[in-house]
Amino acid sequence: MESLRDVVVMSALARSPSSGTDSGRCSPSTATTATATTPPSVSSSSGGASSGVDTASLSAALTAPAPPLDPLDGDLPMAPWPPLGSPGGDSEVDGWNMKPAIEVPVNLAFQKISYTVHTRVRLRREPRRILQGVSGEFRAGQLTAIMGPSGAGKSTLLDVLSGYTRLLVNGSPRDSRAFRRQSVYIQQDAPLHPQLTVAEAMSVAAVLKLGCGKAAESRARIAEVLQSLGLHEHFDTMTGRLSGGQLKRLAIALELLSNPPVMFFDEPTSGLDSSTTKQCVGVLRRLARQGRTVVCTIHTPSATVFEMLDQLYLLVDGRCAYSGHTANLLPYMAGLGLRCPPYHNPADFALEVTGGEYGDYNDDLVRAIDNGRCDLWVSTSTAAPASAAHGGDDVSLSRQSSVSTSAASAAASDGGHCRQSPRVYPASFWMQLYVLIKRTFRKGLRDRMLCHSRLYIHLVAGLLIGVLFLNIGSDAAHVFHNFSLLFFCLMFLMFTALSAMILAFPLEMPIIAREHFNRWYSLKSYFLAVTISDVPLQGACTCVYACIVYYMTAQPMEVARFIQFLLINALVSYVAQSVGLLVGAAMKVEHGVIFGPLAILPFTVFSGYFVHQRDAPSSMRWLFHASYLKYGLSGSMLAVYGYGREPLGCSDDYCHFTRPEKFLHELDLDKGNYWMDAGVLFAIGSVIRLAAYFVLRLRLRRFRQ
Ligand SMILES: Nc1ncnc2c1ncn2[C@@H]1O[C@H](COP(=O)(O)OP(=O)(O)OP(=O)(O)O)[C@@H](O)[C@H]1O
Repeated sequence: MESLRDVVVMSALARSPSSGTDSGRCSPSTATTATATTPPSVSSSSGGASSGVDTASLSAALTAPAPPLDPLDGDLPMAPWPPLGSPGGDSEVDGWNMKPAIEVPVNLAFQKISYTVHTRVRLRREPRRILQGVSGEFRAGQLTAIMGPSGAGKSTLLDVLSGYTRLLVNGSPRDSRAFRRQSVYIQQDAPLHPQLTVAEAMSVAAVLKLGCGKAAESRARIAEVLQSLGLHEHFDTMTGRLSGGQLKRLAIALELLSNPPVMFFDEPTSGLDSSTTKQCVGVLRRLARQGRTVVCTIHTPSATVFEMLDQLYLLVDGRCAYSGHTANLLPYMAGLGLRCPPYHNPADFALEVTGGEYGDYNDDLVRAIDNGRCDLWVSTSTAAPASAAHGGDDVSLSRQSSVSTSAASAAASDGGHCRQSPRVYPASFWMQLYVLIKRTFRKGLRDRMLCHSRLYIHLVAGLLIGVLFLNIGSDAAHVFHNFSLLFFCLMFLMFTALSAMILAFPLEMPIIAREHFNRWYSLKSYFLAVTISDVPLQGACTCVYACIVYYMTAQPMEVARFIQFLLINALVSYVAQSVGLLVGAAMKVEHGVIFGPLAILPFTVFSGYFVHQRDAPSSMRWLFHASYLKYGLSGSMLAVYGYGREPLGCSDDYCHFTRPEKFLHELDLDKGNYWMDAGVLFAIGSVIRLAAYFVLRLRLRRFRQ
């Protein structure tokens, strides 16, 4: 544990937009001293983690004033879920005439946030402050853009505010559950499921995010949201075929279903052309006009796009260089003697100034805006009059009201359709499980590489092995060949099951991180769904392969023996799947494909195929008990040769092992117990799966740091 030096206060406060912030702390272009806040205690970074946010207090609360909409909206009646605008239209006019969708707006205020990461430099961990005591307030009904040079800390600030970055408050993890119920975070290039249609993706989101089943209301809401974002024509289009702009709109539509009052977007316009960028920012602006607090990071907006933004939060080297209305940026700069050339894009000018093209003004800028605490530059039209105090009292007052009002807000935002649950996840565990199994299964069936080719590989491999070992199973002259065949069957099924699973988590990690963070489902239900939904496919593959090989190689034609053979092979696949899940949960695909096969090699050596347990050095014998392949091989041999099988035929002049039990004795397997082997395999597989779940949980946490 390393103690952090900075003491900060962060508050996620919801308050009446008509309540202002402290206007007396700064004056235009005048440097002022930051108001000292007495911290309850100093926080520290979590052990092993490479980062930490220093916060002294944090609260999330809500009040229920009228939303701060534009004057044109003022007389319109409140509606629980009004349309965002005309289908596909991104014009401003649509937005300005809209009714407010958010009944309880949430302002987001934060004070003196610092964020420190610890990086390794020549074997030493060195702290690096990415955010340096920044403050500010993002208001409901407004679109706020966080801008700044590359590496200024924009994404980090967004991650911290949204709670995506895990942080510590007074040394304990921040409890952001209440806040997360009110907010969603849409990352840059939000990963979606390419194998689902837009309609399917939306229905899954509707059930998980709204907690209601196939209610007609949920379908109506899906249609409404898609219509408002201009995606209704793509109802049946596969997500993988949508354009970049459409994908971004779909990512918004998925989160918009639950009508969140606070929305965070990390670089929503990255990769879009200028026209699509304008449309995208238009959508964000309209979302804000409905009473939401919309915060996004943006790189270099054009002059037109810059004008569409309401508030600008300019970061430089992790400090705030400007916080206020976009229209006030140039007067603010001018106050410091920085005059924007005529016909110059103000956004470009701001970046040029912070980039040092006009000299080093960054310290002056940070001082003038009091590192974000000065609110004099907030616009007068929609912004609060700068009158009310913005201090410690507000924090405690909001804290007291948080519990009762957040429940009220959840009920209010539901719009009377689906009941929004005060639980962390709106859908029940079983509902989550059902929806996720269905989704994973559907995706799997449509994924030719992972599904179809897996089946074909088992079919072709079965036929090849069948031809190679044709009719040897009942011949005493080939008992050792048959032994090799049974071992190969286990190895083959083990590798195919392992490789399929190694891909399962790493590729989905960004999707899980987004959906889990935005409260779609718990990790338990996701993990269980992934585990369960692969069982039918792996089962079918094992069946296809085992049936072909068993028949073609003339193993004993007894139902009981065949079922036992099938079961033991399926159990080995189950264990291999578990190992694959563990490896997939623990590392990236490129590492997993190398490490996975290496990880199972020791099990092969100690399977009893290459060296019998009794022939191994006594100090190494215990390793055989840890090898699940040993139980697989023993079970497979017992299924084929054990339990009083009739003597075998002999195609040679002399066969030493016509009596199956003699052969089992030779291999030291005659005292084995099939059901014991099967039970141990099941237990090993289940324990590894449990370990995979905990590793995944840990990895997801790190993924968000
Ligand atoms: N976990 C981390 N470990 C080390 N350095 C980090 C970590 N996270 C962020 N940084 C560094 O902090 C700085 C700010 O990162 P951040 O991604 O917030 O910047 P940004 O303003 O969003 O940049 P860009 O516009 O290029 O995306 C960068 O220099 C980055 O390298």
